[in-house]
Amino acid sequence: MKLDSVVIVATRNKGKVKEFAHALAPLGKEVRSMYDYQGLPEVVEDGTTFAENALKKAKTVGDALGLPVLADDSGLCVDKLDGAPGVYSARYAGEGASDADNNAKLLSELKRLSEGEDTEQPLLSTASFVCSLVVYDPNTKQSIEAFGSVEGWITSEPAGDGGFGYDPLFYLPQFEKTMAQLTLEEKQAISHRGAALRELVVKLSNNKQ
Ligand SMILES: O=c1nc[nH]c2c1ncn2[C@H]1C[C@H](O)[C@@H](COP(=O)(O)OP(=O)(O)OP(=O)(O)O)O1
Ligand SMILES: [Mg+2]
Repeated sequence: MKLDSVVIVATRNKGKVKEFAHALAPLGKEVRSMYDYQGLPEVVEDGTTFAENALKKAKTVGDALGLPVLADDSGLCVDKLDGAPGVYSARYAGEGASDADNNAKLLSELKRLSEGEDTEQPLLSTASFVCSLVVYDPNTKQSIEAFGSVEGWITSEPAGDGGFGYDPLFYLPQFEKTMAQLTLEEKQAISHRGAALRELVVKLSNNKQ
């Protein structure tokens, strides 16, 4: 399996689309998303793992279009919350929740846990962003998977307006910045999505089918 010069990503997340377009442009690839096609089925993200949900997105959209499709299922795992919100990251504050709603819920959950501690720490917990990618070809039924993650801290002091989702709350000590304060290039170099995409490109180039 090989990626076509037009890469269809089974997503409705414009932040992801921007990151994939930026990362794949140097490989001469143009990115399309679910916004570019009419009448696509909705994907029910009821898997228990990121990989399961990514495969479900790629299969649902790939089968509907009859073309190979890339999908991304990703999220934030917070250590003090035993890995939550995890696969529920997009709907942490409820179905249809906005990024702002989810960020507010995350801070309130973490602040509740540290209530009673005498010193107020801006860094509330260690955490990781994780990303599962799947390319699925409906013609051969073949799929290829890749995974990436990045470690950081949840900060009670949101900063930056780049990126999307939980980026303003995800603090990277090595940069002394949040993920939302990085440029697209910097984020791609260290992020879960960047790492997963690099692994996927290697797997695809080694794949002879
Ligand atoms: O780089 C990231 N920077 C910040 N936040 C992020 C990132 N990557 C995932 N996240 C958060 C956003 C959302 O709350 C959840 C993904 O959920 P996820 O279902 O994979 O994506 P989604 O529903 O936004 O779009 P779609 O399913 O159409 O691809 O994790
Ligand atoms: Mg989703």
